[in-house]
Amino acid sequence: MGLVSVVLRTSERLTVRTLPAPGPVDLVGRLPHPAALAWIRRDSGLVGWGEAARVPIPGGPDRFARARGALTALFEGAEVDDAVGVPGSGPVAFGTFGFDPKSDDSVLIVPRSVVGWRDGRAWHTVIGADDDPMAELNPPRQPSGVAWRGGALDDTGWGGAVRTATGRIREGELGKVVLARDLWAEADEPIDARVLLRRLSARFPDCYTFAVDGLVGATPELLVRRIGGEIASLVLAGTTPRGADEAADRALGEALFASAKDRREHAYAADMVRDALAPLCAELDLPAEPELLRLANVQHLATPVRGRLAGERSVLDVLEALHPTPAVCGTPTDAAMDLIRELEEMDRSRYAGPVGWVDSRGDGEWGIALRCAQLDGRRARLFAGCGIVADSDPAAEIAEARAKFGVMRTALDG
Ligand SMILES: C=C(O[C@@H]1C=C(C(=O)O)C=C[C@H]1O)C(=O)O
Repeated sequence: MGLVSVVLRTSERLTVRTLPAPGPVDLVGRLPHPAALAWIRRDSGLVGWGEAARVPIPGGPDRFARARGALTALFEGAEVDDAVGVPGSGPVAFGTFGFDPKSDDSVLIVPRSVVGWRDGRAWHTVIGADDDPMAELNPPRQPSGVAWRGGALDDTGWGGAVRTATGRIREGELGKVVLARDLWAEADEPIDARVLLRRLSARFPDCYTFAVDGLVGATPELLVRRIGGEIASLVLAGTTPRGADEAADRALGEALFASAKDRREHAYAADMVRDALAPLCAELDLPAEPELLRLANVQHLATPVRGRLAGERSVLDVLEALHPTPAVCGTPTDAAMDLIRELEEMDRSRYAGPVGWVDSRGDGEWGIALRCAQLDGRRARLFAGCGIVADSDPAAEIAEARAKFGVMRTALDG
């Protein structure tokens, strides 16, 4: 575990105090400054600010184990007074992992302050003796003058990559690959994550709206929630637009459900998640048929998964078993990862990697970082990808990626 260095921003060890707080809580409204940490769904979740500790995780095949080791040491050494005792109370870390196992962009952040709100209970955790020097409320400002420019590949280039991928699939090299592309926005002033969180959580209440180290988005895809021994996941793959009216919407949903191409795309992901979780679980429940998930911008085929873990495993152990699923990489994993590196002509960084939070019990919730952008001052880099199988059509995939970019585009354009 020698390679992981923990940067402590307060004293030698963490001192942590959690107290009940009055609810309900407007989580986004509690964030005092733009360096926001957040995980919100239907008004519930956790927000954090300040940094009591920062744990950069270098790339490598054992990065999840290293992350868990570093965090266990940090939390075991902490002095904790937790008067609430629910998942997410006491010390927590928010995290984002790079998509590629070789990525050095993964980081865990232990905030100085956390506010949680779930099932009618609210709490506030303060880490470190001194107050966060930046905690004074600084009101969010809307992005203005947002200008857009293309990413690594234009439509022709990316459509060509899709065509190359379908060719390789037909030759039998692999069954499915997910190809992504990027898009850039630049505003007049630094972009404030809190404005985006507000807009995303209002438009996508069923998604997980997140912010970790400038990575901001609203993902529909739950990689894993672990609360005690219970785990849950929501596998998504297979996408169609929303219709202009109820009849058109229903027809599109039914066509998606009946499409052999989309069912195959979905089955690759659901089968892998079942195979990855089975060895970790005493019980595992995965329906044989997917259901339809309707979001404001698109509809997806969805398989909800529930399980009971066998033995003591942190949510980070489950991430290790699951990432990367064929919903964002492909089948077989190694061939798909190689083809992604070859064809995308860009670094995905944290896009399509796990994003979420973990507490000292090993409970936590992690999504796949989709429908997101990495903020860097005045700039934002957006990402979108699509599952490609033998009979995928480049024009349809370009349209699907555009719809997926739409989530962050509208959040930035307002
Ligand atoms: C890769 C993305 O989404 C994933 C790919 C999907 C598909 O190909 O149908 C559907 C949902 C997600 O699992 C993305 O949003 O960028």
